[in-house]
Amino acid sequence: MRTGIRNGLIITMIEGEAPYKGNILIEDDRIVELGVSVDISEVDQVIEGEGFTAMPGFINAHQHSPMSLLRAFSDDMKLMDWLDRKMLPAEANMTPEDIYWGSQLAMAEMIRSGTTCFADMYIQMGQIAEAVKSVGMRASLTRGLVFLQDDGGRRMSEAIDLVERWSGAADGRITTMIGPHSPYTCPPEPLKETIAYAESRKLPIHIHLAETKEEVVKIRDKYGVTPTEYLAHIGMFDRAHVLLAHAVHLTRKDIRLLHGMRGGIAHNPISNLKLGCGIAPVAECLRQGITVGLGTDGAGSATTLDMFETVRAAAWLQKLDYGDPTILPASHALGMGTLESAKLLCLDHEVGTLEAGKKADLILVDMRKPHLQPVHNIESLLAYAASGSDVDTVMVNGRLLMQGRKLLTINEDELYRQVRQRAERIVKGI
Ligand SMILES: N[C@@H](CCSC[C@H]1O[C@@H](n2cnc3c(=O)[nH]cnc32)[C@H](O)[C@@H]1O)C(=O)O
Ligand SMILES: [Zn+2]
Repeated sequence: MRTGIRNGLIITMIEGEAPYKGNILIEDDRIVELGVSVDISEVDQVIEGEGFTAMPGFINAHQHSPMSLLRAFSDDMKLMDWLDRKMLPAEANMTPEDIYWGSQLAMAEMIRSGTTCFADMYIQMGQIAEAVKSVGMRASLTRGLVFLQDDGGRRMSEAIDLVERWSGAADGRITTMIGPHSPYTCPPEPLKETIAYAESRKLPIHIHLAETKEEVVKIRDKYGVTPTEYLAHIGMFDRAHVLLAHAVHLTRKDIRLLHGMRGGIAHNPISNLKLGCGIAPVAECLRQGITVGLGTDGAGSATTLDMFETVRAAAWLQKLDYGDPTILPASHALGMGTLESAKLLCLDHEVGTLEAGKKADLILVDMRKPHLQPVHNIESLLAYAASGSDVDTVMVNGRLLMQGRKLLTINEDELYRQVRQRAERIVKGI
């Protein structure tokens, strides 16, 4: 199957490459060629790009997709309270089918706002994998591991099961990671086991880190170190590629410890803002050469999953924090939501830029909108003016998932019917 995108404004997100008007030739799941005079006369389908901007799809580097069922269920609470009193009891009521439909709800929202790939940490991951398989997105899936009580190894064996069954599945769209949940839910012994397993299977680790001040105090009281030192002393950064979600509360020394790590930080500015967690030292981490990508966190905390909002919030927060508008320019903030996130998921050789040979994961943004005209600077418009609802077309692995804002792989009527009845049951009595 050959697809041509004709005469779009192309922003490849390759460092140093200026936007230009041109064609994109896609064959099966890959971009074959793109440029000003690429021949697309012999393709099976032509997508008109005039009036649209083609860019790599966003990569949401930290998600708990089924938490979309808990959107707006319990807001304006402190994180630990919110988790213990609301989220965990609600999650205990979720059936495998709830997880399937909840993650499909998240995927509908992600596709509608231009996200093509996400990193997900949750439970019942086989259900999420099935949903990813049928919807057509790309995802890196992780069974979140909380080791607060002895469960006879159940959680770890579920994590291993996910890796064995689903790594490389769905035409290679599904990859997996190992997910010790956080320093405050993972004591040293089980944490070491997860690292050893990740190392033996060459799997990346996905973990929450230093999200709140309470966490910093908890870890200091228990182990006499910072959360980052706790992970570093256990050897995590020497032995695995690590995706650190949040990393809000880092000392200078913590940042030095992260210098040179494989992986990096998934910054979740909207979730941090809404939960009042603090402002992550993104600019300082970037100065130290640490990779920083972007995520939303689950809709239970972030409320929405729109990566355009996330890009904007990331840029604004650093500018405000440093009192300096030159910090984190538009192009870099956009790069964090695409290529930098791809690096965190170990997928940068396949996605994150529009490049010949890479997977065809791309979006078309409709520029025929008052807030997106005139086009003095496309990166500024995308970072500071566009929103998810401006996305017209979404392609993953060469397959169209949305065109003309119609979802092609999700039945939305059925989805909302399922979501309504399931959400009501899950939160009853909590
Ligand atoms: N509770 C499960 C582990 C699930 S992993 C993913 C967990 O992360 C939780 N979570 C969601 N958002 C956040 C956050 O911002 N910080 C910490 N945990 C979160 C979410 O509620 C979910 O329980 C078990 O015991 O096996
Ligand atoms: Zn999270």
